[in-house]
Amino acid sequence: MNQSKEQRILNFVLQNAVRGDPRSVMETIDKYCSEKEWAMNVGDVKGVILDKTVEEINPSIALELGTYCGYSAVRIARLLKAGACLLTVEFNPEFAAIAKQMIEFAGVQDKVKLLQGPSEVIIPQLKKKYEVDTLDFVFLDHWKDRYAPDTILLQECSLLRKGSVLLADNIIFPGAPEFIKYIRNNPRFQCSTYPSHLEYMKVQDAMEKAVFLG
Ligand SMILES: Cc1cc(-c2n[nH]c(CCNC(=O)c3cc(-c4ccc(F)cc4)cc(O)c3O)n2)ccn1
Ligand SMILES: [Mg+2]
Repeated sequence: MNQSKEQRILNFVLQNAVRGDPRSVMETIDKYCSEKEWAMNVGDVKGVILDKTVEEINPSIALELGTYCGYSAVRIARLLKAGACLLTVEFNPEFAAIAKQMIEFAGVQDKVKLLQGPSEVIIPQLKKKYEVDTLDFVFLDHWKDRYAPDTILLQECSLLRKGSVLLADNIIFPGAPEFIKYIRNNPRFQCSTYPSHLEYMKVQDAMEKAVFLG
């Protein structure tokens, strides 16, 4: 059975990156996906916006929706302080299996908890099953039509507190119009937009930051 693109990305990392070195894993994935096969990692350009946001917040507990191959989980986890934790949610079991190996190879597995399933099932479980109180940071990078309903669900589950920061990928391409309409007109969020480019392409994209005001 021939390999998936995601398996080829993982194999390229296992053969070319330095075990235990998150920066090396990120650079190797970016090299493969810009030179050989495009893939939907947040990438090295938008990745800098993600880095700056994580460094500014210095979260104790972070949630990522949309793990894919684990690129942004490695990117976020490498910046987390001792004792801090990233919960990352992947819908597709094959992608989750790849991401698990990627996270372990990078050596950040002690800071990352990978959960496989749809966001609308996992989010309501976070308090009781995963012992989450409130989230300091949420990276939305999953199905674009789930950004708005899941932002509402996070509030309904009391998972946001005054100052919780949401960062959403792909608000231009593929786009998340319902989310933008919801969040920019909502007095409970302070929004700002970071224009950028789609990973590995010259196509316009942007990230939206939304601070929950409580
Ligand atoms: C429901 C639920 C879902 C998930 C979930 N897990 N993994 C994902 C991945 C979602 N990501 C994307 O679809 C995505 C797509 C593009 C793209 C595609 C095609 C193009 F031509 C151009 C750009 C670019 C990106 O940057 C993206 O992030 N969702 C997890 C939990 N619950
Ligand atoms: Mg994305």
